[in-house]
Amino acid sequence: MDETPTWRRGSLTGNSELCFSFGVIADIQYADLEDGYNFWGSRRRYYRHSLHLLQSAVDEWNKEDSQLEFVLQLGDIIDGFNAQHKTSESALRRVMNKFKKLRIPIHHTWGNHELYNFTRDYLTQSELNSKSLEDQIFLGSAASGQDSPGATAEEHYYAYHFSPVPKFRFILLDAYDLSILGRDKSTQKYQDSLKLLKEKNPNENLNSPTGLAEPQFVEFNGGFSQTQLDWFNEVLAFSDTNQEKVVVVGHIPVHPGSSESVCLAWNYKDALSVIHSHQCVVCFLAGHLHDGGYYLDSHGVHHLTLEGIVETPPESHAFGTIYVYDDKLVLKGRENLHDDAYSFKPDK
Ligand SMILES: Nc1ncnc2c1ncn2[C@@H]1O[C@H](COP(=O)(O)OP(=O)(O)O)[C@@H](O)[C@H]1O
Repeated sequence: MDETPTWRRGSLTGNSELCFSFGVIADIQYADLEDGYNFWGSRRRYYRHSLHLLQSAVDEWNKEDSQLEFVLQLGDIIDGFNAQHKTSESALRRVMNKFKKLRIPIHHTWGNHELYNFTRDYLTQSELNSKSLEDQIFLGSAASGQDSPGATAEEHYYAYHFSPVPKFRFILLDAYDLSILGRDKSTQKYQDSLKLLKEKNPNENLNSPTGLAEPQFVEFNGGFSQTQLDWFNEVLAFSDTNQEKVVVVGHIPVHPGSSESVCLAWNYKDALSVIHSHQCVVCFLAGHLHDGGYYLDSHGVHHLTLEGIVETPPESHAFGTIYVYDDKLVLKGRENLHDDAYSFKPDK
């Protein structure tokens, strides 16, 4: 584990200039169902009420003094139970109708629950594919965000980057690029993912981490292909050259300090080593772990895992607005998501 740097978190106020702001929300997991519980029965899940929490988040974002540039939806937008009840499409429509009241771009990340409900082909054609908001800059050969020429849509990964203002870039990663969820069994990626998962997890139930040396190797997590990591590396090299600050976004956390070990991406170490081989990354934003988490690593990267809406009681809330300054990110959280400030390491 990294040592925590001494300069840590910044102040909520300061003299630096506000560049822009954006909204963040994670794990809405809407379903038109009575409340339930997580796997351990320890946390209540408010499936129906999550739509009301989204509605109030949208209302509050619309009331903000400074106009938001966009919202990041960090994945698990509807719950997997919708698939069993054959309500996946209607649930998605309800959630998207709430988002439409924002009239600003929404960037969607895909989590395990997207893949319980829909195939990757379906997602690629759906409103949950926000890749059309991608920046059209030329990065070089491996940087098209696609796998090898001729690969089917089923084999592609869903990742892109955009720059809302000069000198800041956001990169959305596909944390289920390697996964047995949502991929057709006939694809090479499914076969490779199943092989890797079974090598690391000998349990009959592949969702069970019992006895694992690397507990993240469960079916409800996923990982990054080498092709995606190469693309990621190339975008970060571009950002280094252009002296940009980069926020990386993915459904699954990639640092053990910001997550329980059972909720990390399979090959989180590979993603971290790409991040740490560049200067530009200031923050990694994730969802997935509904309790949330935070860690500042020794390279000055703030790993922020957001609390999940589905486990947020009706009288509370857990969305946020992040204000981006020259020298820090300031989170204005609501209720369960607390205000905080994340300074950029001086040499970033
Ligand atoms: N420790 C565990 N052992 C076995 N299965 C588990 C365990 N934890 C979760 N699961 C199963 O994995 C799936 C995903 O878990 P869940 O907690 O619902 O994830 P999420 O937080 O993404 O909703 C569920 O089907 C759940 O029953």
